[in-house]
Order: sequence, then C-alpha cells, then structure tokens
Amino acid sequence: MIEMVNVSKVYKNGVTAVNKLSVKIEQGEFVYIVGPSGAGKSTFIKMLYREEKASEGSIKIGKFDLMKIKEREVPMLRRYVGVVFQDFKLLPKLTVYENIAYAMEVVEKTPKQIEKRVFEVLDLVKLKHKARMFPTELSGGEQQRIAIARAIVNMPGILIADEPTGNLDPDTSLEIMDILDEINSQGTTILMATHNSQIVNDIKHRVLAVENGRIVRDQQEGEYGYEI
Ligand SMILES: Nc1ncnc2c1ncn2[C@@H]1O[C@H](COP(=O)(O)OP(=O)(O)OP(=O)(O)O)[C@@H](O)[C@H]1O
Repeated sequence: MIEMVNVSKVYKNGVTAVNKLSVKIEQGEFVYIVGPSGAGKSTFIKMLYREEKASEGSIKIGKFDLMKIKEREVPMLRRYVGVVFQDFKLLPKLTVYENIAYAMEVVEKTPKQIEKRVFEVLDLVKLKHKARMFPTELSGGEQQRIAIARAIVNMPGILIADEPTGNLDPDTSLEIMDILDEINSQGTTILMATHNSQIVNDIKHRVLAVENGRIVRDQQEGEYGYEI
C-alpha cells in the first residue's frame, strides 16, 4: 500500500535529507518513525503527501504513483493521506465544527452529510460538546484531538502524524495514542514520526529507525528485544 524504492531527496541547498530509502508498509499497519534530529523523518513523510517532491526513486501509495502524479490529482492524494502536526495547525478564527467541516467542503457532499460526518469524528475524539468553541478555548490535547478529527474526516487510507505528542504532557500524549490506536483498529494505516521513546517502548508497533536519510533498523511489533 505504501512502497518506496530507492527514494532520495536533495534540497536546493544541496542537503541530502533522504538517501536511497526503500520500505514497504501494508494497509492497516501502525509504524513509528524514529531517529535523531535532522535524520530525515519529516522529509520522508512530507514526500508521502506531496509537501516535498522526491528527487529520485519510486513512491507508490494506494493507487497513486507519486513520481507520475498530475497536479490535478494532488487534491485526491491529500484526501487519501490525512496529516496531523505537532502544532495542530487549526484555523483560529473558525470554530471546532467549522475547522473540521472546512476540510470536507472540497469533497462533494450535502450540508446534512457534512454535519453527520463532522459529529461522527467529533464523537470519536470525544469532543462533540466543544463543537461551537474556538481552538484558543481548548487545551493542547483537545486541539490535537480536533486536528486528528479533521485529518480523518474524509476517511483517509493513511494517517500521517509528525510528532503529534510533541507539545503535550505524558497523560495527554497517552490519550492521543488511544485515539490513534482506535483509528488504526478501524483499518487506517498510521505513520507517526516521534521522539517520544516512552510511547514507542510502551505502546508497541513496528519501528523504522532513520539515520542520515536511511532506514537503519526495521523492527516489527513482535521483535521488541531492547529499549528504543
Ligand atoms: N526545506 C529544506 N531546505 C533545505 N534543507 C532542509 C529542508 N528541510 C529539511 N532540511 C534538511 O534536511 C535534513 C533532514 O531534515 P528533517 O526535517 O527531515 O529531519 P527530522 O528527522 O524530521 O528532524 P527533527 O526530528 O529535528 O524534526 C536536515 O539536515 C535539514 O536541515
């Protein structure tokens, strides 16, 4: 479902952020991407939702061939790949409801269908009662839950999370992990870049360790023999 073969990314300044990286991730997997700062984790995942273009290699995601994708197909890719960031990136002037509905408006839906789906995802993140509030009126953990609701509102096949617990305390981070696990159990593939070794050690999933733009370790969920 995600297949990268010999993928490299060289930025305009000459930095090789990803270096001949190959990996295969099946539908429904939950994969952590770990590694030191500057290892290339963000670049690796940015290529998957076409925030960055790979310089060479092959990237296939579901039915999309990212080296051949046309500009007009990019919005479809972005519906298939939901994204969550460390700093939430909610729109401050829109309510919680509007932040999520806004992400849906691009898809052809009736107002009734939009409302039903927005409340479905708000229910999943247990924040239905905050629908009319503004992001600034919410805690960091609540804002991240809204960002997750927004990312899954179009039922993506893949959810990418770049340091989703980076701004959150340990208990709130665990709440976010519970929600991600729930989404994963419903069939969505999850890729999560993280520095949070406690989560990686406590909540076991496949781990891809990246260093110098390469995967230096690919550890399956059942192979946890030592601390990350
Ligand atoms: N837009 C850019 N232009 C030029 N170089 C970049 C750009 N983005 C990242 N880099 C460089 O690419 C390398 C990999 O960066 P990347 O952000 O992918 O690493 P990372 O593993 O996500 O780091 P962190 O854990 O600190 O977020 C670094 O050397 C970084 O300076």
